[in-house]
Amino acid sequence: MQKHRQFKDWAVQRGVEIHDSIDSAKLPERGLGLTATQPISKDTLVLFVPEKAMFKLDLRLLKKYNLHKTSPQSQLAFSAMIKFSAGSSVFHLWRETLPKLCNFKQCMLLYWQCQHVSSLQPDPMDSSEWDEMTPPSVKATFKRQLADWEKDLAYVKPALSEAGFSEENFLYYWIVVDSRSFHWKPAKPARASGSMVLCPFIDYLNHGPTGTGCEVLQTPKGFEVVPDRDYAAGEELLITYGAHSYDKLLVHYGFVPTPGTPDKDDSISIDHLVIPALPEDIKQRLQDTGFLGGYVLAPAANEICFKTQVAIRAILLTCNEWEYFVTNGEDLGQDASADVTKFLEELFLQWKGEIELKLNTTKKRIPLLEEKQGVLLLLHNRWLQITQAMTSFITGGEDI
Ligand SMILES: C[S@@+](CC[C@H](N)C(=O)[O-])C[C@H]1O[C@@H](n2cnc3c(N)ncnc32)[C@H](O)[C@@H]1O
Repeated sequence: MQKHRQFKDWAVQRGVEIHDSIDSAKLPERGLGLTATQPISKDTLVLFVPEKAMFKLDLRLLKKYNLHKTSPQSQLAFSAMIKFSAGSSVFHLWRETLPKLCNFKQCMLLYWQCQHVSSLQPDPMDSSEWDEMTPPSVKATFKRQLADWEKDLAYVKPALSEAGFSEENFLYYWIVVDSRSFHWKPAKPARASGSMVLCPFIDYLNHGPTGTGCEVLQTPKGFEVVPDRDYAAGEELLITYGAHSYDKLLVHYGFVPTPGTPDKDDSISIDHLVIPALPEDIKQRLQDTGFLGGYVLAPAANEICFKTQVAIRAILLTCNEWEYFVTNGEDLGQDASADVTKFLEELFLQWKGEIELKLNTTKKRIPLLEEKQGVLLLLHNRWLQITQAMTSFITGGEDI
C-alpha cells in the first residue's frame, strides 16, 4: 500500500481534505475502496475534493490535435492519456493507483469485443460464441457503449498516430473515464456548462444501490463526501454511481452485484421475448402510441413494467378495453392481470429452459477460457440473476 500512501500525500498537497477516519483499502472482489478506520458519525465531512484538484480536459491540447469537437468522454480520455503518460508527469502517483489494463481485461466486455483495436491479440472466441454467452439485455447496453467507442475511436485515430499512442492506450483511458469520472458544473460563470472530470481519492469509492451510500455533494468549491449514516470501524463507505441496472454496471463498470441480492435499481429487459410474440397489427398500434419496446421485469419488486402490461393487454383485450387501460391504468371490466401474468409465464418458462442449457455449457467452458474467465463469470452471474428473477415471477416469489 506504499503507493497509496504516497498518492494520499500528493492528493493532500493538491488541496484534497481527507478525514482521519477514512483510508483506502484493498477489498475482496472489488479492487480498492474507502473504509472507516474508526467509527464515523452520520453527516461528518469525510472527504473534500476542491475544483483545483480535479483533472479536466485540456482544451489547448485538444485544439492542437483537432479534437475539440469529439465527445466529452473522448476529450477527457485523450487529455488524460497524454498528461498521465508523460515520463515526468505530475500525475504519475495518481496513475499508479488506477487499475491496470490487465484488470480491465478481467472485467470489461468492451476490451474483448472491440475488434478495431489493432494492437490487441486476435480473440480466439468468435463473435457467435460471445453472442451466445451474452444475455440480450446486456447486449443492448453493450451495443450502445460499443457504438460510442467506435465513433470516438474513428475521430481520434489520426491524432493517436500523430501523438505516438496506440488504440489500446486510448481504450485504456476511455475505460478509466467511463468507469471513474464525475460530472462537475462550475459555479461561475452562472451559465457555465458542466464537464466530465477525474477526481483524485474520491475515485476510490465503490458503488452501492441508490439510497444506500454516502452523499456526494457538489458545492461551489468542490465535491464533499458525507456519510449517510453512522459507520463502524472497518466498514466500507459506498456512494451510488446512479440508479443503474445490473446490465449497465456490468458493461460500464465491469461488475455485477452477487446473484441472489436484487435491488430496486435493477431491471431486466424482456423486449426480445415480448416483441416477437406481438402480432404485426398490434406492433403497429403500440408503435403509433409510443408503447413498442422498453419492456422490463423489475426483480426486487417482482413486477413487470406498465409498458409490458399495456403490450400484453393489446393482445388479450378489445381495442376499447385496451384504450381504457392505457388511459386509466386499470381494467374496464374484470382485472386482466392474471391473464397477463399467465401469458408471460409461458414465454419465461420457455426461455428459462434455453438459459439453463446454456448455463450448463458455459459452466464447463469458463475454466478453459483463461484470461476471459472474469468477464464470462460476470455474464454467467447475470444469467443466473435473470433466471432467478423469472423463477420468482413465475412462482410469485415463493422459490426465492
Ligand atoms: C470509481 S472506481 C472505484 C475504485 C476501484 N474499486 C479501484 O480499485 O480503483 C469504479 C470501479 O470499482 C469497481 N466497483 C465499484 N463498485 C463495486 C461493487 N459494488 N462491487 C464490485 N466492484 C465495484 C468496479 O471495477 C468499477 O469499475
